[in-house]
Amino acid sequence: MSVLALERSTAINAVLQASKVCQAVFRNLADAKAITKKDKTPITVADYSAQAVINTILGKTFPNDPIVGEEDTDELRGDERKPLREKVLELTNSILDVPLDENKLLSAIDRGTHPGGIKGRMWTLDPIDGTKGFLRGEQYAVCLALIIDGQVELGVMGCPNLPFDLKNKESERGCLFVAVKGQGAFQRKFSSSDELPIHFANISSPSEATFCESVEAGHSSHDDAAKIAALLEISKPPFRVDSQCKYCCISRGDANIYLRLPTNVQYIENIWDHASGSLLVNESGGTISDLYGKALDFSLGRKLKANTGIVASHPNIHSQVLDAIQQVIKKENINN
Ligand SMILES: Nc1ncnc2c1ncn2[C@@H]1O[C@H](COP(=O)(O)O)[C@@H](O)[C@H]1OP(=O)(O)O
Ligand SMILES: [Mg+2]
Ligand SMILES: [Mg+2]
Ligand SMILES: [Mg+2]
Repeated sequence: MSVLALERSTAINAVLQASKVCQAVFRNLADAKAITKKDKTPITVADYSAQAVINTILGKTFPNDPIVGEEDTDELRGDERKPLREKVLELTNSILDVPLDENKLLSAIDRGTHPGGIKGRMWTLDPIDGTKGFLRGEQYAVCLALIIDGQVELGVMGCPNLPFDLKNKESERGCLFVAVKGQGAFQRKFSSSDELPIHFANISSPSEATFCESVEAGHSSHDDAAKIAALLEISKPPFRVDSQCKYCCISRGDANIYLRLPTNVQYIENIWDHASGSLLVNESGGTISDLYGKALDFSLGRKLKANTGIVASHPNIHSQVLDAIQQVIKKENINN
């Protein structure tokens, strides 16, 4: 049996089950009223339920593994939230073999409150990455990774709305991506367990590249990306797509560069937003770093405290992309 085989199959099953939760809500998006969390970002019944499903499945096979998950139950408790809680419970129990009661539901979600750190095994989970994309009816991803002693060893991403072949409009939607350190990166359809290896597209000059960025200009600076693209003589328009689907797209050759350029110095990236994607990039032949060329450090708690922004690209062009980023950042620092 290959290394982490049980973790791999359990994570794939968990992500597929959580993706079913998201797809059910997505089919009736008008009913999926979002509430706003303390950090002013939206959350829906699907985010809570997907976290409950994954944490329950992981808890059965790996009862001692802690989970660093995005969501907690702070805003799901109290009389005022009873109707939302009941919806989350109903949705969760429509997927799980053994139904949960309300207390078990809340404690399943709160298994995700681990603080992270450098020691031992831990999972990190984003039950819906790109909740804004989900609410717009566009792209989103269910993202799960296993971190051991600060290193990402396994990453699984479910993209329920992503076409298997982006160039073919009729292509089936629903792709799952999986990578284990040292074992390569793969894509499969939700509807079939056949896995196909994926690779970064070969590229020799940044000028040939298509770059990915957020749809939301508040998450990544479109202005800075345009300046960087101009310096690199990139002529193709940006490929804007929500969520960690960007990592999946570059890893299978749909685009060549992923830029995540801070819009606000106070924002520090979360580990669950980049753990699975960073391994997918590395295992499909890409390079990933922060804007200063520093490796992403997943060992410092729930956030990437030592890193600023993200850039992923083919190793042939990574240093040129970093140089262009430095030029734009330096200019801004001088002007501010
Ligand atoms: N101010 C922000 N800056 C950068 N990323 C953000 C910000 N607010 C939320 N996010 C996160 O951005 C990611 C999706 O954005 P994008 O589609 O731009 O890549 C998500 O991880 C989202 O969290 P969430 O998981 O809650 O959706
Ligand atoms: Mg969120
Ligand atoms: Mg996220
Ligand atoms: Mg999320």
